[in-house]
Amino acid sequence: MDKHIAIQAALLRQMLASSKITIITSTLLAAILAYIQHEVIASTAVLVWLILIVLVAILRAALADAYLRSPPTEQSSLRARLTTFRIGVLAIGVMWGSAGIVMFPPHDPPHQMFLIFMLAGLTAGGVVSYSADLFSGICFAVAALTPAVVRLFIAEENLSIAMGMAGTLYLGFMLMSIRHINRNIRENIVLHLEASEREETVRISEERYRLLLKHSPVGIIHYDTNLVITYCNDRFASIMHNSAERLIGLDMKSLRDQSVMPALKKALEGEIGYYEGHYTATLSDTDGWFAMTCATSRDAAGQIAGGVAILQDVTERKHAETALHESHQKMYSLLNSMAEGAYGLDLNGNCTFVNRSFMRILGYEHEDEVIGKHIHALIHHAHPDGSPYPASECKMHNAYRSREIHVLSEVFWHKNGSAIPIEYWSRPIIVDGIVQGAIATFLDLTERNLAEAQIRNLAFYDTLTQLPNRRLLNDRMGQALAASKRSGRYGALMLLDLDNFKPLNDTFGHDVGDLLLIEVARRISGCIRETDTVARFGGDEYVVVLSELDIDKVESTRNADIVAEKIRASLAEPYLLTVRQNGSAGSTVEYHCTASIGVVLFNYHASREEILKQADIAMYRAKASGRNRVSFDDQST
Ligand SMILES: Nc1nc2c(ncn2[C@@H]2O[C@H](COP(=O)(O)OP(=O)(O)OP(=O)(O)O)[C@@H](O)[C@H]2O)c(=O)[nH]1
Repeated sequence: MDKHIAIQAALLRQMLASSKITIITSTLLAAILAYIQHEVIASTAVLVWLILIVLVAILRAALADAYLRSPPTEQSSLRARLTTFRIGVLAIGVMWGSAGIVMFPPHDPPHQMFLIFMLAGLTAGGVVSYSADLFSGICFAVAALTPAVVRLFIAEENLSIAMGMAGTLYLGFMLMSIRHINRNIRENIVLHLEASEREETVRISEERYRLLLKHSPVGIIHYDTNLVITYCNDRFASIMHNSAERLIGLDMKSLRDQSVMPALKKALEGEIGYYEGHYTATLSDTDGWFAMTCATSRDAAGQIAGGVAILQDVTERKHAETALHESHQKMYSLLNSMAEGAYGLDLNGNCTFVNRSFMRILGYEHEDEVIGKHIHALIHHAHPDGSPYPASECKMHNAYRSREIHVLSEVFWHKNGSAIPIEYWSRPIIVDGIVQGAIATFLDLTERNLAEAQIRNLAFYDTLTQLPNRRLLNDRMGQALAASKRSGRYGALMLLDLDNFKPLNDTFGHDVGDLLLIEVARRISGCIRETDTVARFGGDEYVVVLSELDIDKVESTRNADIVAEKIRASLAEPYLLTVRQNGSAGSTVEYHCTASIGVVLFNYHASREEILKQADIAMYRAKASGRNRVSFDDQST
């Protein structure tokens, strides 16, 4: 309802509230007037007048009753009611006005005066009752008084004219009074409405705050300057496992746990107080972690009247934080105790964390050198051969787009620029179904590769001379036979056995013998092509395989002979060997040693066993012929 309508409604309500008394009084006055005037006025006229007055009074009373029972809420119905009311007022005014004519006894001043007195009194009462509505007030006063005043003027008697003039003045005064009273009533109503509005606003606001406090998820208390609780909401009571009734009035100076006291007092000094920590309640067995903020509460004069404390039970959060911290610590320990390097990357490929093995393997000292950096550009930017390795092609960099990556043979680049062979795995990090990045782990394969190489070496190479051993020789012979089959060229196999090697061992020991065996290997290797093979067959025996000699057997024999002679001559050169005894500085001894060489030519028709057997026979023939010789297999020549 807008303000204007509210004022109208209030005015109407006010007039109708007093209408019962007005109607009764007016009816009683009408009866008295009728009784007095019937002595000088025809009874029928008096009776008719009185009946009409009573009828109008009944109608008005019924209307007032209906209004008060169901006050209108809409503007249109309010206006209709006001109009009806005004008609009622006008009707009663007219009825009383008619008395000025019907009940007016000519030439009877006492009854005239009585009539005027009644009408004046009635008009004064009407002014009080109807001034709330200017229109009703004026209508009633004018309608009730005017006919009598006019009748007085036309009576043509001095007293009547004087009374007419007095009546006119009285009417004028009444009209001014109506206007004045109306203004006052309106102002009062406006003030009253405004006060009601303010009260309603305050009430709504208070209700809102009351609900907020009641249903607040945080505990709230108000305390006075003596640290006595004056208010607490339900949540506070529930946090403290207590009732508001028991808590209100509690003197907090007597609290068992005084840890919150500094924060509470701070608010009484006009500052904000904070407390976060463990707390044990006094009136219950509440025990937990709390966060509290205290603020100053002031009275209307701005003086400190107490404090307001807002309390949150953070026990669960604290436990969760502790659990999270412990879990982080465990994860941190686990990460850092892993032999594998590990790191995380975000969706942009930037590093989010690294573990200690990452730093150790790739030569970094501080995490800051890596975290936040584009990890692919930092450690994975090139292939083992040094050619660029774009991030767009990197499976690991794109791990968050796939499920899990496992790559066996790539390299990561050490801080010093060297390539580290690695085997790596990477998996996407998925939180609530959304990929957040990836986590990668990798193994440094340097040592494993080295160990594998050593195992390979042990399996196929002689540990003393680093020449291929019998197993690898077998393989090389197979290759030579295959090559011979392809090309039709002959190959040759030489079996060398050192002459008089044993005395060297016997005289100077095996270490010196080893030196000679190593030197023999070096000299033989120096006499052959890279494509040829020299192997240590065992003890002081060596085998040389020459492949792809010639398609002509004679020419091949000649070539093999040249090489064999070259080797024989080379091995016959004196050996200068360092002899150390009992950790001494060592002396150099010169030793002469030769080799007997058996040579066999072969093509793809021969088997490996046969070739070796024939070479052995040829070698023994060379020994038998006096050593330091080259002897060809009979069928070869
Ligand atoms: N220092 C050293 N000696 C070895 C090694 N393997 C075998 N020998 C020795 O090499 C010698 C080979 O024996 P022989 O071929 O009979 O001795 P040799 O004096 O050369 O005799 P001839 O061949 O008949 O001239 C033995 O004394 C073995 O102990 C080795 O790895 N290191």
